[in-house]
Amino acid sequence: MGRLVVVSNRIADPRQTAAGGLAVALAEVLNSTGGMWFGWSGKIVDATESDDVVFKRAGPVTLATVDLSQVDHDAFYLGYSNGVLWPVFHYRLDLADFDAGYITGYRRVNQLFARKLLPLLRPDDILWVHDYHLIPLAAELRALGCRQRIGFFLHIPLPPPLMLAAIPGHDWLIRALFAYDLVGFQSKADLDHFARYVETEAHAQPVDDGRWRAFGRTVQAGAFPIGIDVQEFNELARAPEAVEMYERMRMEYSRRKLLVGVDRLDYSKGLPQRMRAFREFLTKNPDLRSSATLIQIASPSRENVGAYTEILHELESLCGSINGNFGELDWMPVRYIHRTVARARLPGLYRASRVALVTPLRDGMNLVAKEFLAAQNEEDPGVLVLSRFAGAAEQLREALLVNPYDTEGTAAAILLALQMPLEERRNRHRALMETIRRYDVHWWCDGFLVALERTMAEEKGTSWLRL
Ligand SMILES: O=P(O)(O)OC[C@H]1O[C@H](O[C@H]2O[C@H](CO)[C@@H](O)[C@H](O)[C@H]2O)[C@H](O)[C@@H](O)[C@@H]1O
Ligand SMILES: O=c1ccn([C@@H]2O[C@H](COP(=O)(O)OP(=O)(O)O)[C@@H](O)[C@H]2O)c(=O)[nH]1
Repeated sequence: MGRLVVVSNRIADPRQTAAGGLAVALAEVLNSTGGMWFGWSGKIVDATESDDVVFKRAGPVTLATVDLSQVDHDAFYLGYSNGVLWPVFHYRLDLADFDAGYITGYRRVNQLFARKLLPLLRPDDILWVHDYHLIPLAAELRALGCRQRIGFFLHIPLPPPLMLAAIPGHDWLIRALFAYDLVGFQSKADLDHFARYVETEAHAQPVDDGRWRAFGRTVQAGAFPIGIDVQEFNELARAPEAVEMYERMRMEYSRRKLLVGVDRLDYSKGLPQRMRAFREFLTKNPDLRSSATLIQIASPSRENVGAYTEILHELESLCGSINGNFGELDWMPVRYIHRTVARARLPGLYRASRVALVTPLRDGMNLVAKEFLAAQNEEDPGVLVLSRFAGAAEQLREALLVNPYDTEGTAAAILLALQMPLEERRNRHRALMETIRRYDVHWWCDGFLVALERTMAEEKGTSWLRL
């Protein structure tokens, strides 16, 4: 196989830890395969400054980055990616801002990426493009003559056809997917939505298992649920930073059971709904009140997008009122931390917790759910309360699955989790560990790349689609 070239908006030094599941997973993949990682530098510069690619060596990986101008960043990242695609793909049509100017910036940045990346490519490179920021990238590369095989993986959910159809230009977006050789989704539900969309809206013909023909191109589509590197995470859990965190938490909460939530502060993560469910649990179970504390880490995210400021205020107000109404002089029910916690410390926090609350309203996968399981002591494991609307729920059937919109139901699951007998906790944890070990990040990466290689062999000589 040729060199692997990964392209994503957000990139990170693979030798360091990053917040956000995509950067964490790709760092793990590239650390084992080597290759090049191309993306945005994270810098916003004056439009007149040079837009040269900057290279940096990070172990076996070459990081190649470009800066963005303020105008491009605002329209591409804040505007179209996070003001249109993110809300709609997470089923939040009410939060979408369909400003017509955004799509121009989105397209401009995809064209810039294509222009800067093409000269860096070798003939036998394999390109793997990630996420909703870069849907049209393959089409832009093809327009410039790129013939390498290109795969695309969507880290967020794909909504049902009628919801997708609310996006002005939705047909353009889906057409752009046909410039890839392989398109991967997180779950069977997402894949099913793709199949229904292309059949009904694009009149695509199913060629055979998983292949679709439309716009003069055949594309392979499949579900490849992303996993974690369980071994790497175990090592992280044994390292001094995590051990120190674990011991501090055990000491501080020796008389109490800990519940933990770790999320980017995003409306898709269902944080206000989670707080309401916890408040309901406290109301319904006065005798258990001071025996449990919820630590909620809410890592700051996309603070320049309006909907994110609103969710911050709502969450702060809920945490304040829960503590005000239920707190005692020597006990506060919620510890809310609006900061990113270094990933190296998280295993210690997970291990010290009896329950993890992973209750998004919609989520592509949710790696925190898998990390929590991997960090547990298998002799005395904690319990995962998991939203049925997280991609992870398709795989993690032995978790306590909840509907996060159902406040009473989620509160009842919190009680069940806190009181679950040791035997049942062990049985559930054992089964869940089998799943996350089998379907780990290497299974995800190998499965996708093998499928990508196969499709290309059948597709030589096809005419390339233009947007
Ligand atoms: O880059 P940001 O705007 O700061 O956001 C961070 C990342 O959030 C999203 O992560 C998704 O990917 C995870 C791994 O596959 C998945 O578990 C999770 O459910 C998704 O929400 C986003 O898709 C990334 O592009 C962002 O970098
Ligand atoms: O304060 C934080 C919050 C999150 N994370 C990491 O960020 C990733 C979040 O990924 P997930 O798939 O759960 O959600 P996303 O943020 O990508 O939507 C996980 O690896 C977390 O360990 C972290 O290191 N520190």
